Order: sequence, then structure tokens, then C-alpha cells
Amino acid sequence: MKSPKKVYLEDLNKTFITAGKDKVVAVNDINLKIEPGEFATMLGPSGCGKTTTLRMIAGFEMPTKGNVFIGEENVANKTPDKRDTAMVFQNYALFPHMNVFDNIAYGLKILKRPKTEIKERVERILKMMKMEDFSERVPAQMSGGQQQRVSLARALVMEPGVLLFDEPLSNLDAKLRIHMRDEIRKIQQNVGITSIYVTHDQEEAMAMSDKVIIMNNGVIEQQGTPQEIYQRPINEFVANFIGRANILDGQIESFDGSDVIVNIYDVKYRAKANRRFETGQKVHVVIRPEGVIVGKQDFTVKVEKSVFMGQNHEYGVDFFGTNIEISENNPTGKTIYRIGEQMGIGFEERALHIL
Ligand SMILES: Nc1ncnc2c1ncn2[C@@H]1O[C@H](COP(=O)(O)OP(=O)(O)OP(=O)(O)O)[C@@H](O)[C@H]1O
Repeated sequence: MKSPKKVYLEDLNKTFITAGKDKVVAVNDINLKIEPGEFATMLGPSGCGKTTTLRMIAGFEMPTKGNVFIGEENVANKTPDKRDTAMVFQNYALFPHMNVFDNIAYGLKILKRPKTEIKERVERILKMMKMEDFSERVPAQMSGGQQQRVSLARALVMEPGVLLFDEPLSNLDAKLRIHMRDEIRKIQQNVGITSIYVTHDQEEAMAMSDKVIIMNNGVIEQQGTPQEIYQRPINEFVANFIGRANILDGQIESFDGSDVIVNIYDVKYRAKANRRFETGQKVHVVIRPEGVIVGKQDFTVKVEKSVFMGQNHEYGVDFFGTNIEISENNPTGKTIYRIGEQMGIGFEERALHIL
């Protein structure tokens, strides 16, 4: 395999003009750095611009302005075949009349590689993906998951500097999606190839990625490791988009450069501060459902929802007129609170994140 390449996007913009002459800013001057070998996932609500961004990296869409660097080269105006990328599509895009071997070999044949080299490269990929027994089958004789593996093999055999994925698992059922995402990640790590992956599915993004890029309305709201995005969301949009978030009103009592004391309805908590705060400043505080401690007596609340889920017990409670969600892990042997009952709660300090 060749060395993986970096992908840098600079002030990248795509504005579509619709038939009615309306302007749609699909991607609004984004900047992004994906390092060689990284697995980066673009995630965001429908219409946020993730597919358009991916298509501009692949060369299926030309930017209105801005640069796309793949390795050291600005490829913004180059055709897809001149970009050293390969794409795995949602609908597999296999040739129905060709068997697996020929589907995988197709790109190399177009490049007029010698027959012996094609055979050797296709067989190596088939072996790596444990698909040797499928080489004679045509797509109609395989399951969706198997077809998607062929589609991945077909991209990998080209040994591109960058692998692109456009929602590759969305046609598969839930169990197979989990299996396939683990498999894709394992292969990506073995090969060490830079990968950019578009998905709607936040769990998929969290499970697979070195870097998660959260997009909204054509801009990048936040990028970081899955932990950073989950534990330190930059704003309410990201907090609500990734996982479940309770957002509480608070007021800063003091700030010492690294920590704050925050007052939440007259109870004081110490929390990490990743920026400056002023005394008296009103803030929003994010606490995930698993960061609420059941049985602590900081607040007494009324239970409005109580659902046993096996690994955890889910509660919804009224907290000063808003609902907050609580997830109590490992509930076996613990007190179960029923709807209408009073319950004592508190917040785990290290789980508090001040916006
Ligand atoms: N060819 C086009 N002409 C006009 N508008 C377009 C075109 N392609 C995309 N758009 C618009 O650009 C915006 C971004 O679209 P894009 O497909 O990139 O979003 P997305 O985040 O991938 O959404 P989804 O998850 O639904 O695929 C949307 O408002 C979309 O309607």
C-alpha cells in the first residue's frame, strides 16, 4: 500500500443555484485538516452539507471557491480520476453482470495494469477481506453486507491515498451495521489509510472515528475526538446532537483560572473551566443523563418517567419546571423510584460542562 495522504480543506464553499434561481449555500467557507491515516467522520442533520463536502473532496462536485488539498496538491479543479481517492457508495454501485473478481478488478483493468498484477492484487484483497470463496459470484447472489464488502474491496484494491465513504451502511439492518462498522474500522487500521466517512448515525461516528466533525447549516460546529465532542460540546447544538444532554441554568460564583464554582439553583458545584468566566455570569451547564446521581440529596425532584432497561434505569424528573433525563447504571439491587414519587438527586462534578 502507498502512504496515506492528508486532506486539507481551505475556505471551501459550494453555492448551488436552483432552477428557480435561488441560491443555496450548501457548504459555507469551511476549513478542515484531516491528517494521514486518520479516520474522520462528518456527521450532522439532513441537509447540513456533509455529502456536498465529501463530493467536493472526491471531485464529483466543483467548489464555488476554496481549496482541496490531497497530500501536497491542490486538486480543487481536478476530475475525480486525478485525485488519488476512491469512494464506497451507499448503494454499493457494483456491476450486476460481473462476478466479484471482475468487479474488484475493474478499476485496474481501466488503468491497463498487467494481467498478472491485477490477479495478484485482487486475490490479496479477497484474502484480506476473507472473501476468497465469493470470487465467482455475481452481486445478486450475495447479501447486502457481502456486496458492501465487495464495494470496499474494489476501492481498496486501487490503493488510494484517501478512502471516502458515503453512508455505506445505511441500507443494512441494525445488527449487520454494527458488525460491518467494526470490520471497516479494523481494515482501515490494518491498512492505515486516511478515511473520510459520512453518516447520519451518531453511534456509528463515535464508534469508528479518530475525529468527528459536526456540521450544521453548511458550517463545522465542532471537530474533535469522540470523547471531546461528547464530554466537552462547544454549544447546545452539539450537546443535543451527540447523545442526550440536560442543559441547566447556572451562575458563576468564582473562577480561579482553571476551575469555576457554579451555582445551580442554590447548590454550588466545582467544575472545570475551559475558557474565562466572570463572577456573576449566567451560564448554561451540560450534564449527561449518566452524570446525575440518584440518591444524593442536593435536590428533591418528582419522578415523571421510570423505565427499567436492563443495564440501566431511565428516569425523567421535573427539575424547576423543565424535564431532566437520568440514566442510572447497573440498577440491580438499587431502589427503584416509581412515577409520582419523590427522589433525591445531585450532579457529579466532573461530569458538569459549562458552555
Ligand atoms: N444539486 C443541488 N442543487 C441545489 N441544491 C442542492 C444540490 N445538492 C445539494 N443541495 C442542497 O445543499 C444542501 C446540503 O446538501 P447535502 O446533500 O450536502 O446535505 P447532507 O448533509 O449530505 O444531507 P443528507 O444527510 O440528507 O444527505 C441542502 O440544502 C441541499 O438541498
